[in-house]
Amino acid sequence: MHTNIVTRYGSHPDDVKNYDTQKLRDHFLIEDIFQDDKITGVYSMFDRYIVGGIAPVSKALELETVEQLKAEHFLDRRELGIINVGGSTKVTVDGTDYQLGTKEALYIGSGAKEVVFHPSTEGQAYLYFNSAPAHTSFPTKKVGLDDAEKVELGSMEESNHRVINKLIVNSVVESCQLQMGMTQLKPGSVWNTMPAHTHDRRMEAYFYFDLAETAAVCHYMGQPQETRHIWMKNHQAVLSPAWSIHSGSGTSNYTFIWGMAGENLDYGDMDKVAPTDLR
Ligand SMILES: O=C[C@H](O)[C@@H](O)CC(=O)C(=O)O
Ligand SMILES: [Zn+2]
Repeated sequence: MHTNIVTRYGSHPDDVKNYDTQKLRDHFLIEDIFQDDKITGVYSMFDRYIVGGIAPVSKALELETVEQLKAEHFLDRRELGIINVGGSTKVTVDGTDYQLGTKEALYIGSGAKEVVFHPSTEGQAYLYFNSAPAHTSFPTKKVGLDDAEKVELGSMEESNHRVINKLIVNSVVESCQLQMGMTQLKPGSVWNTMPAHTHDRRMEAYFYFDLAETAAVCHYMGQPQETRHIWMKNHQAVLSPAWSIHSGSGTSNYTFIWGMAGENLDYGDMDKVAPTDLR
């Protein structure tokens, strides 16, 4: 077995008010997402979302089923979204090869049986993945950055100038619940998702990358009038329950991947919070 997926239960916002730094990190932060020749991650009880990393170095890694699923194959009742944050690599789905360059995505529909992740021929392959329960099977599809629906938001003056690349969204690829994309901050801009928002219909997970060794992102979570923060480094992910804002400010610019699942596939379904209303 090269796969290790650990279970995390949901948290009530009234309970989270009493979490200290370590407890907050234990429940929401995912620190070591890429481990050599391993598939690791978290099975969250927030919408049964799985967040993880795949790091093939010396051998190809097959997507194994895990105990939590009680299914013969990982994707028997699930869909999978992958974004490559490392060197170019190849993913084989039931015998078909998909070449994934850096920052390219692959959607794999439920029912796929044999999924194999290959090492990169030009560096290290780091495949970040999210998975959600699926009620039907949609076709597997590669989504490059050119295929993304792009939205430019913010401004240099507000330190939040960024481009949102919607990769796995219903205008680009059919999915049951899963939505994923990648937001790139312009040099000099440090704030993501400000003004912040919640969306009670969906949970979300963020994964920060393109950060220098010495840089950090302060990630904000919690109910809008009861916020907390988690200091994060490169290649770390964080869970955001439906009741929580999810926003960050970095010591430099960075890129991050967002992924969501829940009640609808409406990216714009957000309840925005004015910065002056946050507590
Ligand atoms: O629900 C949507 C997600 O939180 C992100 O797409 C927000 C984001 O990338 C940003 O504003 O920078
Ligand atoms: Zn959101």
